[in-house]
Amino acid sequence: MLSVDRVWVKRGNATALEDISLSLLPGQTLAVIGESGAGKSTLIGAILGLLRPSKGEITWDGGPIGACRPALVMQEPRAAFNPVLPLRQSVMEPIRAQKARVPDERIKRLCDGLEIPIDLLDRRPGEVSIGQAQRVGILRALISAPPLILFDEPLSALDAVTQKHTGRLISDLQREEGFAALIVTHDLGYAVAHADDIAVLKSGRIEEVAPSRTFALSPKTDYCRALRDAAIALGALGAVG
Ligand SMILES: Nc1ncnc2c1ncn2[C@@H]1O[C@H](COP(=O)(O)OP(=O)(O)OP(=O)(O)O)[C@@H](O)[C@H]1O
Repeated sequence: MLSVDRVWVKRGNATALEDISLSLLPGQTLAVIGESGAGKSTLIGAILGLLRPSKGEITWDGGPIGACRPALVMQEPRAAFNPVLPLRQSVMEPIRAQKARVPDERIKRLCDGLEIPIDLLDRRPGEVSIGQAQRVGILRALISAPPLILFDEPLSALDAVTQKHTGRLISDLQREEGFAALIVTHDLGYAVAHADDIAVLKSGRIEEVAPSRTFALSPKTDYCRALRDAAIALGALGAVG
C-alpha cells in the first residue's frame, strides 16, 4: 500500500505541499485533481523520490517507497522517448536497467491489451501518432510489473474518443495486473468514471478526499462543489446521480 503521511514539501522558499496524507491500495485508483500550481507534479516528484519531504514520510507497505520502483507515464507521450531509437529499445529500458527478463508472451499480451501492433515498436517516436505513443508509454510503465504506476495527465494530449478508449484500456489492464494507479488529471468526468477515490489539491493542501461517486454526488467544500458543477455543465458528469 502507498502511504503518504503528513508530508510537507518545499520548492525554493515556498511550501508546495502542506501536511498531505493519502493512501492507495493495490488494484485501486486514486485520481488527484487540482488547478495549475496546486502541487500535483510536486506530489508525483515526492512519490518518485525526486523531491524530499521536509516533514512526513512516503512509504510502500511500510518500507521505503523506492523499493517498489514506481513507474511514471508522462503527459507528453512522444517526448518521453529517445527520438532516435526504435520504441522497442525505450520500452525495454526499465527491464535492462533491472537486469530482468520479460517473456515474449507477456510483451505480446500487453501489446494486445493496449492494442499496439508488435511491429509498431520498430518505429521511432516521430513515426507514430500521439495516441499510439501514449499507449507505448503505458506499455513501458507496465512491462516490469511495478506495483505502483503514476500517471501524470496521461490522456491530455489525446482527442476525446482516444481518451475514453485509452482510459478503458488502463482500467482493464489494472484489473488483470493488479497495480495501484495514481492518476493526475484535470478531468473530473474521467476521475469519476475510472477512479475509486478522488483527492482534490488546492494551494498545496488537500481540499477533500472521497470515494469518487460520493464526491460526484455530494462534494463537501464550496471549491469542490464548483468543480463538480463545472464538470456537469460541460457534460462530463452526465452518468452520475
Ligand atoms: N522548481 C521550482 N522552484 C520553485 N517553485 C516551484 C518549482 N516548481 C514548482 N514550483 C511551485 O510549487 C508549487 C506547486 O507546483 P506544481 O508544479 O507541483 O503544481 P501543479 O499542480 O503540478 O501545476 P500544473 O497543473 O500547472 O502542472 C507552485 O506554486 C509552483 O510555482
